[in-house]
Amino acid sequence: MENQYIIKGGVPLRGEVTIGGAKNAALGILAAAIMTDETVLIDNLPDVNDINVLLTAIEGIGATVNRLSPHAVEINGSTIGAVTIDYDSIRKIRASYYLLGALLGKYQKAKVALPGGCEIGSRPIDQHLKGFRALGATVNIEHGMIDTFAENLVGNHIFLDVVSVGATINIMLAACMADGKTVLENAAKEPHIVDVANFLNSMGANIKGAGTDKIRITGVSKLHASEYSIIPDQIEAGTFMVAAAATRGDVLIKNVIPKHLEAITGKLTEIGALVEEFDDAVRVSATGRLSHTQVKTSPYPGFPTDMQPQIATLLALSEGTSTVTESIFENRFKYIDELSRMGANVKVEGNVAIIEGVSGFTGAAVSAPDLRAGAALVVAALVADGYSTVDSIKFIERGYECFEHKLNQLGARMEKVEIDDDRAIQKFKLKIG
Ligand SMILES: CC(=O)N[C@H]1[C@@H](OP(=O)(O)OP(=O)(O)OC[C@H]2O[C@@H](n3ccc(=O)[nH]c3=O)[C@H](O)[C@@H]2O)O[C@H](CO)[C@@H](O)[C@@H]1O
Ligand SMILES: C=C(OP(=O)(O)O)C(=O)O
Repeated sequence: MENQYIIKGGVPLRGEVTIGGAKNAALGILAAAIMTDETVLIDNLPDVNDINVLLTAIEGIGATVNRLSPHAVEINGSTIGAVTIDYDSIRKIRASYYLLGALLGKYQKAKVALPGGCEIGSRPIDQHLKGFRALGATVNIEHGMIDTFAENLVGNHIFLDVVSVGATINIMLAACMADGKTVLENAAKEPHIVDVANFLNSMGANIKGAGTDKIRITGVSKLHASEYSIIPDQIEAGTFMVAAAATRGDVLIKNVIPKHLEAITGKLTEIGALVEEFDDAVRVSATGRLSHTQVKTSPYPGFPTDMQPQIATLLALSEGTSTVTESIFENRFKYIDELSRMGANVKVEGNVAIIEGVSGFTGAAVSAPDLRAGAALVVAALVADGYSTVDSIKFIERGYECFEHKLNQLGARMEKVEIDDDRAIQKFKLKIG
């Protein structure tokens, strides 16, 4: 049975919220964890659907997965008996492609279904495959499966034609046990790339320069046990920052690395929100109407595409004309029609959303087209006058842990109910008044 959120908007969010581990770092780290035959302990794991799907796939090829708690897991890759991962087990997630790099690096062979994930653009993986081939692997795509194998992986000089998070991590995975040195140029610099590299290094890999556009990897013959804690999720944090500003609230967002949030902090400050930075927390507050600005998504340290729908929603409530340019994924404005149904005034021309700010939204029934757009629609509903429902929350649950619980603790009025469960909706309305 599918679920939806019912939300009554109009309450400024206030209080404290603790951010979980980064989904997109965790996905790379879990794949990396199978590369040793010793036991790896991973902590600060987000308890979200993408992680659970990947862990099930890892278990499916025979690795021993011991979930110590919702946020900690032990993995032992010595029991792996297969290198094939079919479509059914990973079709819901994008990051299944990291199992290609990890299995190829460890066993010199892997067969993994082409990835799923959010439909936000065409999402080719040519740069991943170019990297594998440069390391000496043969890669064939047949019947929806990527089949790759090598006699021997050998380090090489690889220049990415496109700055790609996924290709950067995948090539690091495949190269860290290859013979000799790999130099990866035009690499992505996102915090989760540094986190995956740090984790691999904690297992004995030799990776230098992660976080810059030139990563040097010297292959090692074996990786070993490690205990590792994943960095905080920059996008979950950014989403709460935007929600605090949009509802004109005051929220202390704890367990973050403020440096990773600079692009978001910069834009919020520019439009008139107050952002205070602490060692491992940020406090966001806003009073009165915020003002317009221009946002263009770009690879880190630029403004993250995974925050584009949330910031656009905030700008749709801010004074004046704003523009939001999406330069990473061509199909990431699907939520605009839904936002318009709540009263937003936005026109999309190519990859630019032209936003005429309105003074408020009205509650409506909307549907999440993808993960971050879904989160943005929840933010819109938190601001809107009256009741909203947000459907297709399976997308939101891919990446946000206990979203309704965390928001309710900040004063939101929100519940997860079965779709079309009119009695539950009536009960919620009676409770809220
Ligand atoms: C699981 C995960 O971590 N997902 C994130 C990852 O996705 P993902 O790793 O898929 O995104 P990439 O950084 O690879 O994509 C960036 C751009 O490069 C293009 N491209 C990518 C690979 C390739 O081989 N060829 C190619 O042309 C893509 O179409 C896109 O235009 O980074 C994106 C950009 O920050 C985020 O939105 C996603 O949340
Ligand atoms: C788009 C995202 O995820 P994926 O790349 O897994 O679809 C995201 O995390 O916002």
